[in-house]
Amino acid sequence: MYFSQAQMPTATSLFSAYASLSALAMLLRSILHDFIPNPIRNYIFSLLQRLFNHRSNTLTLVIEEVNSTGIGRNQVYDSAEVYLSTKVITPSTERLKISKSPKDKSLTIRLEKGEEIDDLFDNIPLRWRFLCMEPEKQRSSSSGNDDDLLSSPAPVTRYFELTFDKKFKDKVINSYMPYMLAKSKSVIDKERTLKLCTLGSRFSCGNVYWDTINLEHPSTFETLAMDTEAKTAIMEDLDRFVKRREFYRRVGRAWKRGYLLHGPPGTGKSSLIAAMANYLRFDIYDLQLGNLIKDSDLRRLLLATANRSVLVIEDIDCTIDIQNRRKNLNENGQFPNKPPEVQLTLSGLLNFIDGLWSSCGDERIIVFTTNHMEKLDPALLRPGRMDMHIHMSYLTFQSFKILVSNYLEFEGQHPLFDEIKGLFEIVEVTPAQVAEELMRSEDVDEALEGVLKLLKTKKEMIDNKDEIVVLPEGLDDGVID
Ligand SMILES: Nc1ncnc2c1ncn2[C@@H]1O[C@H](COP(=O)(O)OP(=O)(O)OP(=O)(O)O)[C@@H](O)[C@H]1O
Ligand SMILES: [Mg+2]
Repeated sequence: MYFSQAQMPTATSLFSAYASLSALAMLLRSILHDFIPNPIRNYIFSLLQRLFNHRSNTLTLVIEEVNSTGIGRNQVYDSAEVYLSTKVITPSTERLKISKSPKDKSLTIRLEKGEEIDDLFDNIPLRWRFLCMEPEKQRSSSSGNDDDLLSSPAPVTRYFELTFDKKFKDKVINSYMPYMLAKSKSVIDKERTLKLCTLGSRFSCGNVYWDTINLEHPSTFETLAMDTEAKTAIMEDLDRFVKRREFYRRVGRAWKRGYLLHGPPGTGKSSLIAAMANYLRFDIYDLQLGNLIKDSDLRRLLLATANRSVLVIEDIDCTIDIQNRRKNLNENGQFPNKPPEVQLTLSGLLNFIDGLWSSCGDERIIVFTTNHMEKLDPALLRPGRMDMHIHMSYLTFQSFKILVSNYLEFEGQHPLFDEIKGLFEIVEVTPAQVAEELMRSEDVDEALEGVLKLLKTKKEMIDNKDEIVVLPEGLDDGVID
């Protein structure tokens, strides 16, 4: 937004000018001292003084690694480190530190001691400098007492200096700093490996806990074959949600959003969840209700979920017989077909999700999926329960072209498209079925032939079904369904 490589030399040259000026001033001073008579020398000194005063128009912010209490890290320092790593390749940079831990996805690049970086924000030139104060220097700069040397060595003090013209103080503190913090947060979010948390169990001691692995699902909104308008609507809804911290606070609502995804198997419900998590950079908690017995377990697990996460409950209609449970209660108020210790209820789940749990955290997304909307407990469909109902439908020709582009890297027109388009209007086929066909060959013609064959077979099945005569009751029908 504010930075461009083309503008960088302006900041650099400004600071270089300061540096050359002060070096020149020093040189002139020593020449004057040796060769020029006193009155003239004084006059020239005062001129130089004014030049120096000009340099003192700069203000330097010192950003230490530890915060001012001496305990805990300074968030501004950590953010600056990340922020500057996005800017390191400038003509003046000579040394960089580079590292990577096994868990990191990419290389970490940091400034080396003494290195400087120039930045430009809204036409304000800024200079960053990374410095380390070694223990010996700290000691010699303190009392100089020998006793100090015997005490435990002081840790290295690392800090950044941010220098700019004093007149921009307010703008740098109120605009540049928040900008830098936000920018580094987005870099951290992008680099962070997402987590998929599933239920693990230690049944021997009766505990259920979250098991965590890296989420490496490649699904994104780009790869998702679905109606473009629906896709845009979901992305906009997510964008609005993450931006509305203040809104949720103002209206006194928990900062959460619920989505109900419904549609036949293989239409991309799970893929959409992964795409949402990848888009927002949120972790996923996959709550398999079938593995839970008690509401108390559920509460414990939900309280152990982190902010900025997606809580997923797949196949809410059948993961556990929690809906219509009241109907199944016997006269003693117990579940006749369930072990007596099973105490999980849909209302327990919904009340907890809507109430206390969601108000304990920030930026929570809850997603329920089902293949059978009609089987859902009305409590789930009640207005206000789930904020958005998303129907994942059979493939349309428009969405098919997204799959073709993803799987075959083919964007143009194809002679088979007309026939395929016609068939999409008649038959119902899931993205998963078509994706499987497209994976069979890298050759565009061959893969599309496969899809055409699949669609024709589906059409034949419909045609044959239409021809089936349902015989009157009592007669052996032999009808194929
Ligand atoms: N809309 C889609 N866009 C792109 N790929 C899709 C889509 N739908 C399904 N697929 C492909 O089919 C596979 C299965 O899809 P997915 O698991 O997302 O379906 P689902 O709706 O969750 O099915 P189920 O109801 O059985 O859980 C995915 O791995 C993906 O490769
Ligand atoms: Mg699924």
